[in-house]
Amino acid sequence: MQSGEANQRIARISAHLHPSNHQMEESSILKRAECRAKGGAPGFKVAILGAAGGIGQPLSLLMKMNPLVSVLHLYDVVNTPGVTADISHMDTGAVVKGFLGQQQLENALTGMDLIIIPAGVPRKPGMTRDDLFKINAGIVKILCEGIAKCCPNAIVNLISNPVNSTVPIAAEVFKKAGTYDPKKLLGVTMLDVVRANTFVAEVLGVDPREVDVPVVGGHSGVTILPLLSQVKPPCSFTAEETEYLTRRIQDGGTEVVQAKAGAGSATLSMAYAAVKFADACLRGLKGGAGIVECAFVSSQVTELPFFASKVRLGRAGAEEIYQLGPLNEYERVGLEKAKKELAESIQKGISFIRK
Ligand SMILES: NC(=O)C1=CN([C@@H]2O[C@H](COP(=O)(O)OP(=O)(O)OC[C@H]3O[C@@H](n4cnc5c(N)ncnc54)[C@H](O)[C@@H]3O)[C@@H](O)[C@H]2O)C=CC1
Ligand SMILES: O=C([O-])CC(=O)C(=O)O
Repeated sequence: MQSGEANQRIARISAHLHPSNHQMEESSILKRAECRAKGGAPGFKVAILGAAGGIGQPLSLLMKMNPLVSVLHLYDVVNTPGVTADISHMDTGAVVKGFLGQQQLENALTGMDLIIIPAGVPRKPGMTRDDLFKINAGIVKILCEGIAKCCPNAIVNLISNPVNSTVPIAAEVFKKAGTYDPKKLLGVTMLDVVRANTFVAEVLGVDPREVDVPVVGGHSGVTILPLLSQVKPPCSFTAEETEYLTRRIQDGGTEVVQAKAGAGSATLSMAYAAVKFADACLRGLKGGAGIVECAFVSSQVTELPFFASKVRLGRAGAEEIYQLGPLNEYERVGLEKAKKELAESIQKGISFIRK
């Protein structure tokens, strides 16, 4: 290689690695990336808010691998340059861009089709999800104000706990801004379903991929209500098995919090569950038929304004919300307990914005 040509190549690589010294060259690299996003493979634009966190990083990695995603925006208040540089080296189709700090929130959100929110603090042993309200309520409020302003038509997948309160907070923020579309706001309860499928499969001695357990109610303690009488393929459980499975599914989060012993809560299984759910939302947006998953949504299934149940995902978001179906006595008792706690958590979220 001619030494001049070699020097040019090195200069180009160095410009990419040290952009502050080479603003012009960096901007041409970014322009190329944007061209690819605009003119390249069709796909959806997805933003992850809280992308540098325990859930955010593996979630970003998995969304970069999703062929339905053409543009991936990674937003956080810390560490997004490193996470973005790292993930952007993956040879998959999505073009990745990082955004750091609140002054870049609007750019991160503008033009997005789907927003996934794992921003906020996780539990430590001895805490309930509700103990996170104090910090996470404010974080979710700020992020949702940005969404209302910059991408009011986007579908929102809300992961930040306590989901039973953060979803009502988001709804109130959107109502205040005049942008609320209840079909497009979905609290992510997929990890409860993922756990239920796994634990039920263990008891049945089958492959978890063959099992489908509806989990309704909410995402905390007794509000997590697995409907074991509706497991597919049809099967039955003894009273002991029902009690064991229900408790284990309800306490799944705490099981991980205790095992991590102060280092946080579920991140890897949550990233998996979040991607499973986001992928279902994107397939729905694309016009796919018969896509049904559980989520915590605005609902008329019970007397509560929000409830997790099976929803059909389509171009408009949660286009249909299914009734609970026949419950057995154990589940009817569980439902009453769940509703009592849920009512309080929902009201707490609503009051946070209306106060
Ligand atoms: N819905 C569910 O099933 C589950 C929900 N969670 C919840 O997800 C949340 C995140 O958990 P982890 O990722 O483990 O926590 P983490 O602390 O590892 O990461 C959270 C990230 O959010 C970022 N962040 C904080 N304030 C922000 C703001 N204003 N804007 C943008 N980003 C901000 C932090 O900088 C951090 O990178 C927690 O609230 C946790 O309880 C966790 C597991 C399951
Ligand atoms: O338990 C926690 O705090 C995190 C969470 O929501 C879960 O793992 O289901």
